[in-house]
Amino acid sequence: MSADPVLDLHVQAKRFGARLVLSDVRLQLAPGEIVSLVGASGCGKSTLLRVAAGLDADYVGRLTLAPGAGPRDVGVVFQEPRLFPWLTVAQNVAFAAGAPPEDARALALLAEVGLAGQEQALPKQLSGGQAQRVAIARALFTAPRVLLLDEPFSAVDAFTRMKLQDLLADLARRHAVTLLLVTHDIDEAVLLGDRVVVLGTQARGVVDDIAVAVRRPRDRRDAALATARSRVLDVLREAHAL
Ligand SMILES: Nc1ncnc2c1ncn2[C@@H]1O[C@H](COP(=O)(O)OP(=O)(O)OP(=O)(O)O)[C@@H](O)[C@H]1O
Repeated sequence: MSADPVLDLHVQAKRFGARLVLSDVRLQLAPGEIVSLVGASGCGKSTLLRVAAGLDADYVGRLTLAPGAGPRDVGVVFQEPRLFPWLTVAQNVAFAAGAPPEDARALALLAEVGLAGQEQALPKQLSGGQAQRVAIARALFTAPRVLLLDEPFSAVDAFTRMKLQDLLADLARRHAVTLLLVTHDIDEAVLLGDRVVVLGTQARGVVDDIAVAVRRPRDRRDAALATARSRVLDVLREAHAL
């Protein structure tokens, strides 16, 4: 890695009770890169993301952020938007950071995620895709250096998903934020990732780290993406004997 990583995680061991879930996993995120994390269900992707987010400190290993970075430099987006139902959209974006909902940055972020005019709406008035846009705006509000996303688009329909993927790639570039994206969707992993890290089952650690050297903005129909996709599928097949 040429530049110092913004996030450097080494999990020597992560257990739930007697069960070893992660063993000797090293994950380094370079400034501005997008890393997709894939692997069979239950192999420990969400666990690894929670550890990287500082949400689970019960492990043996080390989490290092770039010099000067603190917890506010790491944002998290989960599969479900986790909005406060009694707060407006703008309040949801600004609240956790202790800012007023009329904060110019909150309004600008909402416009950026395509929700201008919805600032005063309540979460129940939003579609699933719109709610996830709010969650992304909220995560970006503190201007984090790293954004960790755990299956952020798995609950929305295919068309919305594509729009959200494009939005995320765009936001990552404009905000120069580093992304770690946990996903089950190999097309998504390859479309968005500069690298696709494949996590093995039974605490076997990272079984492959595949570079996706395709220029951005990317076109879903690009043959080079299809080649990268085949490569990831081969690795998954071999790793999990699919
Ligand atoms: N809080 C917990 N207590 C006990 N076991 C847990 C806990 N959280 C996760 N596990 C177990 O740890 C293993 C890894 O779970 P994790 O959710 O990290 O996998 P995953 O790869 O994200 O799975 P999926 O792709 O299905 O979301 C699983 O066997 C799971 O049952």
